[in-house]
Amino acid sequence: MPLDAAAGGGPLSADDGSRAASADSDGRQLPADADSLLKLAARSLFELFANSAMGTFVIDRDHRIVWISEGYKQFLPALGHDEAHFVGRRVEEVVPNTLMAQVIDTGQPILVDLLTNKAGTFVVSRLPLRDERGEVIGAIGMVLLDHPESTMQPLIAKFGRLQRELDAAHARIAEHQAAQRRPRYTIAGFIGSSDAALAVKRQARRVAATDTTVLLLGETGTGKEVLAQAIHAASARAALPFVGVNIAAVPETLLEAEFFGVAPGAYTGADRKGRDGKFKLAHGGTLFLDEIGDMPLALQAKLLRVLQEQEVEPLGSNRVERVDVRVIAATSRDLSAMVADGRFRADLYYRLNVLPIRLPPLRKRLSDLEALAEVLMEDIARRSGLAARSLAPDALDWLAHQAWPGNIRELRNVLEQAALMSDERVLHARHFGAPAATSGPVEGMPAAAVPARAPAVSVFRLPDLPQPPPRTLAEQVAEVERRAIAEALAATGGNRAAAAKRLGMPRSVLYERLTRYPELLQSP
Ligand SMILES: Nc1ncnc2c1ncn2[C@@H]1O[C@H](COP(=O)(O)OP(=O)(O)OP(=O)(O)O)[C@@H](O)[C@H]1O
Repeated sequence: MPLDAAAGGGPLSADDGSRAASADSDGRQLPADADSLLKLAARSLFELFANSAMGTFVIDRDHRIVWISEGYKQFLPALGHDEAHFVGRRVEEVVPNTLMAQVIDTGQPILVDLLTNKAGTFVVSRLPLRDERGEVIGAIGMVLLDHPESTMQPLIAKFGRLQRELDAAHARIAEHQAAQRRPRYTIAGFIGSSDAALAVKRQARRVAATDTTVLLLGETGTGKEVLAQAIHAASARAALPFVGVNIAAVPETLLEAEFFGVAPGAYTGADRKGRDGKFKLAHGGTLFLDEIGDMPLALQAKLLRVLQEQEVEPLGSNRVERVDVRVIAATSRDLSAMVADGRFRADLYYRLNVLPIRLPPLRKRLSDLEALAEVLMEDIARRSGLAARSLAPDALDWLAHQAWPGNIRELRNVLEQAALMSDERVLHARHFGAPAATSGPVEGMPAAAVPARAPAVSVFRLPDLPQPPPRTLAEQVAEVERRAIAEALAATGGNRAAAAKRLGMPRSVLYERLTRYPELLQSP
């Protein structure tokens, strides 16, 4: 029995006889036989533990079990071993879920812990054993209580309740994430019966029946994401995830990890456990790559490889993972012009452009405006809790004469703002800021009329509060900049990527400027 090991280390150890003659902190002389007393104390403590614990065992520094107490033998049948096949084995091979190896490796005791394995649940204690130089030479494990569910009922009940709460929270998060990956739109739900809208729906039905990459082209706010979801919902992949990434909204340095994931241990901090990329999350389903024209060239090459091989390699890993994903890409940019001046890879463009669908701007399908406004008003009422509103003919006529650079997103913003600012059930042109007299009824509205004016109502207009006159040059420049950004945001219906493009500035610079002018992001 390795009692010497237990007595040899830690605070109970006595290293040499010199202690016998030393004084304690109060100056009292210790008895001459202090050393042997300490050794005896260590031995007694060990025996006390060994006898009063339900079972005790000792392992050496290689994790091998070198001794078990009489009491410990009662657990061997439940662990599925007899003594001859237990002693001498590495502890992790014969005691499931034990942390004894951790005690050896860290040198830190685990004073009280709950251990559950096939033999039951136990309250256990684990202590390192050290030699006279302080080196860990083994560890002692003690079973203090078995069946703690009867002896420690309140604690176990609380532990069980917390565990159940945690499981329920995990289930809710998983359900929420799954719900986010279910498409919200169908092709029938894509509003519009104009020739242009019907042509889009016909093409969408046709591509939904295939498994090929689709490219959606159209100005900002024309419904590219709506259509991507609808195509997914009509495809054979409908029951599997729909995952979207807005490339313009992810900082360039994070895009690769966002797409391909991060292997466990590749980074320290939040990502040390690893993270699945969007390709993996979309496995079996559809990945929607919005603003594909904003993808950096280096990543375009990697994306092309994934599309060709259907394999991804997470960052920091040297293993590839197979993925089965249908890609729908979208852009408001002129990709062929980008290819021509070297900003977009030609090979990726041809790969994406197999089945292009061009979404018409709102001004090219004005006959859909009434139906769109009706659906959007219903949705606004449902989400805001406000009463449902309808539009008077003069309001529709006024809306039909606006420029709509931000398309349906901008239409939605304008309707929402008018609904918020008025209590009336029927909204008239004046609720949108139109002058008192407006043009005639909406019937006969020219389908392809190109309106000249931008709507007067916009969520992104400059705040009405009077501004003090700018004084220094810097203040005047800031004022001009603020106004230009506000106008770009209004014109793009709040789409920051499109606004940055319009202003000819990188997205990151626009984001930084918006931190200087936060009022531009607030509804008036
Ligand atoms: N046909 C439609 N029916 C109903 N709502 C629509 C339709 N098209 C667009 N919308 C609404 O307009 C808004 C913008 O649509 P969406 O995000 O799909 O546009 P987008 O073309 O992807 O824009 P961006 O290029 O700026 O990302 C959304 O609120 C969406 O619900």
